[in-house]
Amino acid sequence: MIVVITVVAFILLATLYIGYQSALPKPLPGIPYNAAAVKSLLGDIPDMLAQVSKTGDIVAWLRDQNLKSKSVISQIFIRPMSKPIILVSDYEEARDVMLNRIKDFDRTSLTAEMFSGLLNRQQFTLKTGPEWKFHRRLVQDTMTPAFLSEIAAPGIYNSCLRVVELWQTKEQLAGGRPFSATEDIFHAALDAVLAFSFGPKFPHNATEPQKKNLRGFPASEACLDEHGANRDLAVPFPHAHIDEAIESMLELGDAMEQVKSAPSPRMKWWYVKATPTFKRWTRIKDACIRREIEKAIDARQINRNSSTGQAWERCAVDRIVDREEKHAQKEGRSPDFFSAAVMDEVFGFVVAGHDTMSTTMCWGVKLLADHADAQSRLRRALFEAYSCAVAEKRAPTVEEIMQTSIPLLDATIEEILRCGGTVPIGDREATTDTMLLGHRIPKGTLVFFLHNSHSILSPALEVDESRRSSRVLQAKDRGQMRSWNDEDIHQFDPRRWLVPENKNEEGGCHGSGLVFDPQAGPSIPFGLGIRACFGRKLAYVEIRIMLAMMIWHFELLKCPESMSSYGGCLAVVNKPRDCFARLRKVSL
Ligand code: HEM
Repeated sequence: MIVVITVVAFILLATLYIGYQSALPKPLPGIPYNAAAVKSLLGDIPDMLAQVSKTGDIVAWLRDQNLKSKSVISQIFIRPMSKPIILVSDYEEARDVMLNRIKDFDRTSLTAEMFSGLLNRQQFTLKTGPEWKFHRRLVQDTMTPAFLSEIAAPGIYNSCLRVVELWQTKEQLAGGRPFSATEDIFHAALDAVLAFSFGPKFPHNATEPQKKNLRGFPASEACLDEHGANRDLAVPFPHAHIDEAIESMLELGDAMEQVKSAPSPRMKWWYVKATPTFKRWTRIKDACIRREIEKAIDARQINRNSSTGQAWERCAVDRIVDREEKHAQKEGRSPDFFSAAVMDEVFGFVVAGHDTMSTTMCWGVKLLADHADAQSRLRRALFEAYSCAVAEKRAPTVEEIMQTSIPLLDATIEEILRCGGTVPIGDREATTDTMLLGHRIPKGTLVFFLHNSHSILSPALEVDESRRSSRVLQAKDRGQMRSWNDEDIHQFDPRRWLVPENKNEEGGCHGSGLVFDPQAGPSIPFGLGIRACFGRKLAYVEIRIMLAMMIWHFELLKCPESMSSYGGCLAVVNKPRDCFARLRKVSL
């Protein structure tokens, strides 16, 4: 009997031991890692959580891993019993993989899992293939230059006018005190993307209720006290409720917060989706999108029956409906205007367009407030370029903003995108056993390219050149590798994007001596290659209009140190933890 018990206990212990050993993190040979991590089932999780609980900044922790190992490539273990995640902080390799190695690397299944409860069938979460191509074709007409300048830009401009009016009131009421700018910028970006998606007749917007809400706000509550002692205290402006149709879209987007740190995002979504609140917001959001699609179907029908021959599309949904009908005709099937593909692509515009844009603008407000020289130079360039508007003491029109070349405006946009780091990670998954920087990468391994790290925002880490891909080496031989000066790579300086006119003869503003060069140095704000950001052109239109209008109307003054940290918080995008504005009206 004792022998049997001993044997059973031994087998049990051995099984446990083997199970434990096989569950420990398994590093890929030759790629640096944290030695302590491979001795624990939790891998790097305790170390990551310890730092994130202190700084709240997971992106900084990721960046530190390559710095610690002094290597452009390292591996981390933050998903128990899974393959390691590879971190790469090198612009040239990231560029090569994203642009050229589309057969070896694709969008990750982790991204699909993270977004599965929100955008299950949207291009962002699909693997490259026939379904993804179908989605791209469905929305392809929404990013044409004509659509962007004639339809999208005026809607965005109107949203900017509203937030300018809101801030004019807040500037008066605040009397020189700072106030939180995050929500106003989020609302403005949301209104802009709603106008783009649903057109000028969409009945709701998020900024108008905030404007109305300030009517009863007593100036005495906000202004400086007798001795100016409250000069640095943020004014607690009230928040107004927004219509539940748009609130539903915000609330659903916020559900990502609950999922982002879950060990199994799919399981977490299963739970979140079962909650009555989530179900209610989904019902409201779906009903809203359906209504807008129905309006587009009606408008298309009316146009078909009329003989004016004029373009009838007023928004992205109109264009998607039109495209779906054309596809259906070509494929000999009935159109399905309410398919999961259409519904998710429309909602995807709102989610992708609103969070990324507002976060970028928040970084922009902070960076310009902290760099008064760069801000003044930009304002001077705007005044010079829109001299008629100055003479007539009015704001530039949307046409003036869209049609006037201002190299420094382009440069400032690019520098905000570089320094802000709205999307700090480029995700890819190896679709086959392959090599990266001379290391074997098995199929299914996740690779995170750190966009706001070495070679883009801090000096490049040394790399054994013989390990680089042949394409990168050829580019080096041809003198085509890009780099910033190590001395000032970490500084916010839009002028780094300006080059002498004769260096780049195409485009640019002749006569100024300097032109904007989008290839001046490394930066990957929108990703690259076939899976790069679909909304990139829209984003440039929107940032251009928002930035020009903001700098035209307001001086962004420096806020107190306690409100000026550059820590980020990563959910769908990397938002600044603090974004405050202290405004002074610009007089023309
Ligand atoms: C400043 C604003 C924006 C930034 C920084 C940004 C950044 C990005 C990045 C980094 C990616 C991943 C690219 C890659 O993996 O190579 C992406 C994908 C995407 N973005 Fe944006 N984005 C912005 C605005 C927008 C807007 C306004 C829209 C649409 C309304 C949009 C729609 C998308 C879509 C649909 C994808 C997925 C593309 C695919 O996987 O095929 N984005 N974006």
